[in-house]
Amino acid sequence: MINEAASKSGYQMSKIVVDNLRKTYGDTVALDDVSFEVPAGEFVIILGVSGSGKSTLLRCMSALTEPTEGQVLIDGEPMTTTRPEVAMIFQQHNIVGDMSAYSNALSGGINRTGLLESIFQLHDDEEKQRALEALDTVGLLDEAEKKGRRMSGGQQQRVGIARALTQLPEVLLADEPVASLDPGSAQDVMRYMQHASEERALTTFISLHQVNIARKYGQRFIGLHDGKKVFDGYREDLTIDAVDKIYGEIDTDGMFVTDEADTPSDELADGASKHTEAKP
Ligand SMILES: Nc1ncnc2c1ncn2[C@@H]1O[C@H](COP(=O)(O)OP(=O)(O)OP(=O)(O)O)[C@@H](O)[C@H]1O
Repeated sequence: MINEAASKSGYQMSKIVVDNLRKTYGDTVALDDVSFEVPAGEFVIILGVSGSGKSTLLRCMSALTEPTEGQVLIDGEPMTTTRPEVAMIFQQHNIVGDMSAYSNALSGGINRTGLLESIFQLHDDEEKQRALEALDTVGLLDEAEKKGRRMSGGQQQRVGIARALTQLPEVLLADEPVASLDPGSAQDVMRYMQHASEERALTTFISLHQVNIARKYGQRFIGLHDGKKVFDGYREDLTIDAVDKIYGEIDTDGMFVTDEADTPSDELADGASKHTEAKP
């Protein structure tokens, strides 16, 4: 369904191949021979406890970290250097508090247009339009002039997403984007990530440790344990046994209950429904 919607959107889509990826730091094996293929447009959640290798995987996929062995192919091309079509979002979004949401979003164009143009604010109309559209995608067009520091944590993360979208990515990688947010804001952010992914035909990878939220929003799930891929499947495959395999000794009972994850915050309920009406 996502692929069908995506193909209508006119955006490019990217297929990902992770091929025997291994990353070591001294004696520590952060990634141990991880392989998978993801078709263009899929919304993938990477699950695992702290230290299981989630960040390392995403960093290798974005070429921020060089693998010890193996490779990542995006549309058949090895990811040996960072590329504008692959955008990364971090837990600490680092948006500039003294700049407006719009200026922060606009700064994402740096990865397409270059540093000097961005410093001297030589943004062309097309780029400005892209920043506004990106804010619209994350439901913040009405807040475009608001300073970053006056926004909530969830809104700031959505500005971070808008900034990534302004670089017109085909692949969106997000490393624990909701880890520091309260449950309501975390769901807002996930909902807008899902919306952005569908609207813009993005192949999306999000690392999370909250299984509840993952189950609610994810389409496909890759589970890591001690750097090894121990699960790769879709929502119906993500059983209690599968979750136990990913999380090992950790008590996952509470993490599997989905009720809590069904209650988005009021802000999302309002914002997202308005948004959906505007962009069917
Ligand atoms: N730059 C580094 N130098 C040395 N060891 C590292 C480095 N980056 C990661 N590691 C180690 O690699 C392993 C995997 O770390 P990674 O950050 O990828 O896990 P993670 O699942 O993302 O954890 P978290 O959820 O805490 O971010 C860990 O043992 C970690 O200590």
